[in-house]
Amino acid sequence: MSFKVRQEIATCGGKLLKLSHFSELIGLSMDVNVYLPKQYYSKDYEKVIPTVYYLSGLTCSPDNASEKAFWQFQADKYGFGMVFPDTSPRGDSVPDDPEKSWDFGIAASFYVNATKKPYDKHYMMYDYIHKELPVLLDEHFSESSTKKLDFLDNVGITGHSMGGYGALTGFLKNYDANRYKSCSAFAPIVNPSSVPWGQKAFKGYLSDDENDWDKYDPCKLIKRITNTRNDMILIHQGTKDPFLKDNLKTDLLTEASKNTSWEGKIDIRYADGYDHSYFFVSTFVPDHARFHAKNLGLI
Ligand SMILES: N[C@@H](CCC(=O)N[C@@H](CSC=O)C(=O)NCC(=O)O)C(=O)O
Repeated sequence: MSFKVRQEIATCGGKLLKLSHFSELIGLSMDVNVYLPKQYYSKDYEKVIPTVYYLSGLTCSPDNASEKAFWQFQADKYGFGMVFPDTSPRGDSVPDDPEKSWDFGIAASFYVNATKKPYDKHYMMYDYIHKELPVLLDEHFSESSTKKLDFLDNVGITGHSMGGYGALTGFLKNYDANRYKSCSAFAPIVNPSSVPWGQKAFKGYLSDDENDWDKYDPCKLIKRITNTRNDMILIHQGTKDPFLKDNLKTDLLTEASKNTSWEGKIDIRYADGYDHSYFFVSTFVPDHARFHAKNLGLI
């Protein structure tokens, strides 16, 4: 399986590759951005380079975070690569929101495997993000490079808003398999089953039966997945985020973690005066980069 390089951009000390590839699971071509840090281009650097997956929020393409989060400086500082996947399938054949709103459909997949028609044809984003894409990247970079990038084992996951929710869900659902060594989130939707964005998404992609939603809900997942490795999860949340009260409801995760193995293990830092934008995300990227670098054995 080959990736088409649409653009190769020198930035910071490394390169941002804008790639496209065919996804068997999605049934369409998908875009993904990959940042190769400066260590990748250094002939003296012999360590395997771990990667951090960044899942973006509603309305985003792989470019939003690539351009506005400033991860690249941090990736160079610690020596990890970054993967910025897309937020949904795209194209004329992809069903969108019948209400034409930005919180469902194209660029709003909620990173689930849709089971409801017509979304079940292309919206297989959970398996795409956590299974197909990492394997394809691993194959591609093993074939095309002598440097070893690790897309499969020593990897972290993070994300913003819908993507923060996607990171928490992916980390927890794959916890027993030790798939991700590190997880953080920026202003995540923590309890989608109880908020308008999540309810609309789950009704649309999954079913009207709320029991079907639990497997994609971080507040439900932490109750049934045991934190066997004494892991911490890092979360930043702006206090002036306009979505906090109705859709993010960060406190519900602390509440849900009580009397579970995650109690005291979810480090939620409320950032006074910050909103939901990439001004907020980029401010706290250095803290998250350090957190991932530590968990990935880079410091
Ligand atoms: N277009 C909307 C605002 C949508 C928005 O704020 N999207 C966020 C993620 S929200 C949760 O998933 C985002 O990351 N936007 C992209 C960006 O570059 O800022 C509106 O008009 O209100």
